[in-house]
Amino acid sequence: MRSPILDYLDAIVEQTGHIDSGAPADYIPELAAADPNRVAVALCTVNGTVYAVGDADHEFSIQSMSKPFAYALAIEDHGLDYVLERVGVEPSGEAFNELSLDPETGRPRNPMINAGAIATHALVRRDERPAVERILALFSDLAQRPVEIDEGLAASELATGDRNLGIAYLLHASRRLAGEPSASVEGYIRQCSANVTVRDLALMASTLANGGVQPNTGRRLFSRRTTRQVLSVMASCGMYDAAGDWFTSVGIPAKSGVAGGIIGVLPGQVGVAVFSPRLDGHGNSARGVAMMERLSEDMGLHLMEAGRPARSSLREVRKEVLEGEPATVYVLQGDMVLSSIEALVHELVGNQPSTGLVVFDMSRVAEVLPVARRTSSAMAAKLIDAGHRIILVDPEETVPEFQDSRGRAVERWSTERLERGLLRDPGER
Ligand SMILES: NC(=O)CC[C@H](N)C(=O)O
Repeated sequence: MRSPILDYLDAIVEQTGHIDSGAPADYIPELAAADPNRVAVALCTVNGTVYAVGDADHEFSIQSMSKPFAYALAIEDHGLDYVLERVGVEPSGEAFNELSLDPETGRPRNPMINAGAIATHALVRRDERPAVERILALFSDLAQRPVEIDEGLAASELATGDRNLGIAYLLHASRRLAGEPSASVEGYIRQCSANVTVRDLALMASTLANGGVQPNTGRRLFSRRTTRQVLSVMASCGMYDAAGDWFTSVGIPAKSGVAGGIIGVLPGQVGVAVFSPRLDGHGNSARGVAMMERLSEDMGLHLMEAGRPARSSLREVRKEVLEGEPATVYVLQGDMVLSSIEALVHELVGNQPSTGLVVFDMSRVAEVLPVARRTSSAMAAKLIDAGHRIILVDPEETVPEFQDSRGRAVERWSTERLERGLLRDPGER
């Protein structure tokens, strides 16, 4: 049975299909050749389950989405104070490739713009191997597969990398670069040329959502403090001169890359990644921003939304006999947010109820977000198609007009009818 979370992600792709403004980046010749119609979305919960749709296995270069991870590595190498003395954390309000340093401190303003990212790259410790090798090894640990550099792309960017060289020489002249300018730029550009998929990126983002621990391998890759620092800087500086617009509308720490990817992180819940090569005037994926806005709205991702208690939504699963018919009763509780609906459908998809009759007892549910409603009506359709009879017990009317995604009405019982049913057949439980 296909998960309704995937159907939901498909719908996001479909609903944003009309957005064809902008163009792939062309200052890097190889990027200009990208197929502008490719599109993909993925999310990965802090439990490590990845959901990906569209061109989910298409590889593209990570570009600036590498910056938060290189920053994390530099902090792990030297400690936060050392790095803060060399790279600031103030939003620049300027384009990502602006040739400028903070006039007061002489530092690059933040690690998400190129000046700060080149300085950060040069800070990453090289053991016996170049810094970029350590960064690639980190990407591979995050994505759980060997991540490699697109050498053709790196060569293409190096050949046209005058602006980044200019930035590196400016840093060098102000004694703000820990390495030699051309080598630092070469390393930085190779870091940006690592090839990833949205699936990889969702896993990478989910490690940040999970406080620095890769959710599937259980390996701690960054300390909690480092992770918090990285996410804070992504929140204020990750979308360059569109950071304010982004944070008010989408409301989660994020980072975009000029190949068309965007990652977003909801701490404690989920990492998301989208891909579409056409960029807006800020250098962020135009359709990617629209997809993220929808995801944020539907899933209630915005961090400034009043907090919801994070507890498991599936209180228990019981086998009962109701009105003479064997039934599986799912007792739900709390708010149905993304993480809770995911836990429920994960259970239903992986462990399909063995009885024809399936009851969802929602008497302890307080609120149902749009994503949960959508996903559950899609889930209901799948269960009905598979021959189940579904009953909703929803005394608070958290979903007043619930039907499955094909428009079929779902039967409702009162709490009394459910309780009567439970009392009548105690011996058969
Ligand atoms: N915004 C980006 O993704 C920029 C990365 C690119 N490699 C550059 O330095 O120009």
